[in-house]
Amino acid sequence: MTIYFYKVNEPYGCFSNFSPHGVFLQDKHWQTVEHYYQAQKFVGTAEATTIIPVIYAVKTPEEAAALGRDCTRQVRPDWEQVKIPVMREAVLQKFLTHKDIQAILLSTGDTILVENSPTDYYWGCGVNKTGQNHLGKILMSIRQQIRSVYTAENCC
Ligand SMILES: Nc1nc(O)c(N)c(N[C@@H]2O[C@H](COP(=O)(O)O)[C@@H](O)[C@H]2O)n1
Repeated sequence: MTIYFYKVNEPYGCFSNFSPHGVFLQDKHWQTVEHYYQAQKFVGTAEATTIIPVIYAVKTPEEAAALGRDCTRQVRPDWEQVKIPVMREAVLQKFLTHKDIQAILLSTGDTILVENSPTDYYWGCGVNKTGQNHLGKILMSIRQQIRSVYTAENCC
């Protein structure tokens, strides 16, 4: 079985990085995982001190994503190497912080999770479902990680 998620206001919308679940990372409370993820693209760059506070403060994850995807700005040179660990850390923090959605994630058992983005073939599956689905893979790995902690705590 597979669970497809994408829009925040549809079933399993809490799995989207655009869902309104804040995360505390790097001494700051970020409104959404998307705000944090987009801001990390510019850490250490010449524009960091101007663009990161703007991304941090915008009201919606859509605005944060638009700023982070603006190709007139250069992202950090190691972005391709670090973007998966950056995303994983933020998504893990989200599901450790918000127990209600942690329960939803655990309730999916071993079901395959897929970000059903029609345009994103990296984080999602893309319109023809052939994408790499890295967000779904991260969610499944975090689900396993949280489950292992509970199993260890209840053991013996
Ligand atoms: N809701 C939503 N709208 C989109 O347009 C999307 N591409 C996604 N997917 C998320 O977008 C983020 C990736 O952004 P970059 O392309 O790396 O800038 C990531 O959070 C995907 O899960 N979601």
